[in-house]
Formats: sequence, structure tokens, C-alpha cells
Amino acid sequence: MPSRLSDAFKSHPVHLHHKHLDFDSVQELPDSYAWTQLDEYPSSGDSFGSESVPIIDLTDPNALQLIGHACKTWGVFQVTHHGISKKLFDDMESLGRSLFSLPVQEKLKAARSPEGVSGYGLARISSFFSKLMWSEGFTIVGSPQDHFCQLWPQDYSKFCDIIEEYEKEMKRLAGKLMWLMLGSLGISKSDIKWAGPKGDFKGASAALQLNSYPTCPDPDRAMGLAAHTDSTLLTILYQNTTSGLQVLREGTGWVTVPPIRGALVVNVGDLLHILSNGLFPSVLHRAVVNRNCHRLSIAYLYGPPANVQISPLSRLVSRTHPPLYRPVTWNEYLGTKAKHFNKALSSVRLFTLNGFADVNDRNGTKVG
Ligand SMILES: C=C1C[C@]23C[C@@]1(O)CC[C@H]2[C@@]12CCC[C@@](C)(C(=O)O1)[C@H]2[C@@H]3C(=O)O
Ligand SMILES: O=C(O)CCC(=O)C(=O)O
Ligand SMILES: [Fe+2]
Repeated sequence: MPSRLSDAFKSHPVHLHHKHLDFDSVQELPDSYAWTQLDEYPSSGDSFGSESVPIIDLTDPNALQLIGHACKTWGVFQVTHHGISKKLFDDMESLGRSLFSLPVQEKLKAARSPEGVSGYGLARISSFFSKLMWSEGFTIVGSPQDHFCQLWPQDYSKFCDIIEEYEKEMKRLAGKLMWLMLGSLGISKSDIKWAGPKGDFKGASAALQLNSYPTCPDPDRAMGLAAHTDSTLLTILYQNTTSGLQVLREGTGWVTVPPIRGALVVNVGDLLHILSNGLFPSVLHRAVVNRNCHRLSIAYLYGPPANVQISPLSRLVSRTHPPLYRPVTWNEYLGTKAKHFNKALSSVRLFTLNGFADVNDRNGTKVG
């Protein structure tokens, strides 16, 4: 049994045909990037109307109730007044810019290996699609030092410090959000042993994912990051001022999550969906691209200690609400996701309702 998150893909290597494009040199969308099935659901565009993702001020005395409602109805919300400085986001943005603007050959010195988690490469889910995504990514689990030494032999230590600081702040915020989300369901510190004696989730695991979406000559036919749910408890996403993130809202279609200065997007992941015994949906989301503005996003993918069994919380299980999922560790689940992608959640489900096991089953795996 792999015991660290960095070992999660050892038994499920992902062989991505290493087709790395120099995006800046392309005038026309290559056929290998032209998606044919993009309009299955309508897009509601930039919405600040009734169908918009909730925005919650973390200092609001009603934050717990507001977060609980957002998690039940949307599975995603934006959070303001979270206490993280603008300077840290600026530092992360310049790190991201500095990384993705390196020549392809330089970036490939820090390429992710098929069995590995960390490094530069195409989105891990690319192997499920016949078309390529208009994006590149860099994943960090544990120390980025070895990869950063390859990329910036002179400047690596200042970039390592920025990552360390960002991860520290994200971990603190993720712990706080966890208790607000779970608190809204009546769950308290004594209900989750793996949160540790102080309830600070000290042993939690996490990955940091930097996503870059270059400007695209034909954005209506391209896909930045295909529709997926995250395999996490929760994900905290920073996006620069360029929009692109969309969430699927039942009955409405794709809803854009507009970038709001200083706000972070928080979404429920598959493991929190399991823990909440289905009360919180893990939201299906994707990133679209545009013609004029480069987009950068930074996802903090937060989960339990890699080998802790996650199952519906006993307080949320009763005769009328039987456990919907079997126990699964994060490492095991990541392996399942690497194998089954959007069918991973239903593969750990104990029984089905209404003929559908999970929201993803309606979406299936697309070929592009
Ligand atoms: C811990 C992880 C979750 C993730 C796979 C990873 O090992 C690190 C990258 C994460 C990410 C980010 C983009 C979308 C996603 C589906 C992918 O391909 O890589 C997620 C993975 C996930 O949540 O399953
Ligand atoms: O770039 C975005 O807005 C989405 C990124 C994302 O979904 C992820 O990294 O898991
Ligand atoms: Fe995601």
C-alpha cells in the first residue's frame, strides 16, 4: 500500500504522449486541439444574477450557515476576507509567469514522470481524451526543490520559499473551511479522529497545481481543462483577473465563476462528498480559454492523510440514510481516478438512486 501522496500513481502510471506545444508560436488551432463536443450544456455566461456562485465573507457572523447552504446547493462558493495577503498572490503569480514563460525544452527538464505526481506536464486526465487541452500545468507535492533547481539554478531558493509560505497559508485556511463546512452539518472535532487532538488536520496531504492557459487563436473550438470533479476534500483556487472557470449547474448549464479581486474559489471534492454521505455535491467544473488574455490559476488540492480510510461520517448515517460509499483512502481513490476518471465516484458507491449512481454518470467520459 503506498503511504505517501507522491506514491499514489505508482501502480497506475499515466503515459501521456508527450506532445508539448510551443503555444506562442501557433497562429491556427491544430486539429489535435480542436474539440468537437463542446456544447452539450448551454453556457450562461458571466452571471451576477440569481444563478451565480455564492460569495461569502469569512468574517460574516453567519459564515457557517452561508457556507453550509452553498455546499449543499452548489458545491462551490467564493470566499473573501480570508486573511491571505495580496503580496503572496502577487509572488505566486510572478512565479507562475516565470515558470510558464520558460522555453518548452527548459520546462521539460522538470517533466512529471508517468508514475510521479510532481512536475511539469499536461493535465493528468488528458489520457482520457483524444483531443489535447489548451493548457499546461505544474504539480507540487512535497518539496519542489529538485524540480526548481532544474528550472532556475540561480533563483530556486526564493521560489521554494514562496511555495512554502503559500502552502502554509493554504493549509491554515483549508482547516478553517473544513470546520465551517462540517460544522454546518453538526459535525464537531470529536467526530473526526484523523483531524488530530487539536483538530488542526496536521497530517493532511495536499498538492499544489499551477495551471497556465495561453491565449488561443480559436477559443470556441478549444478546451482549457476538460470537465472533471476534484478527488479532494476541498480545493481552494486562485485565479488571475482572466475568467475561464465554469461550474455545471443542474437545470442551467455552465456557469462562469467570475474572478473577484482578492477572492478565492472553494469547491467540494469527491472525498468530502463521500464524508458528507452525499449531502455536499462535488461540483463538475472545467476551464475554457480565450483569444486575448493569458490565464493563470493556482489550485490547492486538499485531502486527508494519504492512508486514512474515508467513509460517510457515522453521525450522517441512519436507517433512512444508509452509507452511500464504501471506505476508501485518498491514495486508493487517486489510483481509481487515474483508471476510471469520472466514473471513479460511482465505482466506490454502495448502491444507486434513481438509476444514476453519481452526477458524473450523466456526463460520462468524453472523447473530445
Ligand atoms: C492530488 C491530485 C489531484 C489531481 C491529481 C493530483 O495528483 C495532482 C493534480 C490534481 C489534478 C489538477 C487538475 C485536474 C485533475 C483531475 C488532474 O488531472 O490533476 C486533478 C486531480 C484530481 O483531483 O483527481
Ligand atoms: O483553472 C481553473 O480554473 C480550474 C483548475 C482546476 O479545476 C484544477 O486545477 O483542478
Ligand atoms: Fe479541478
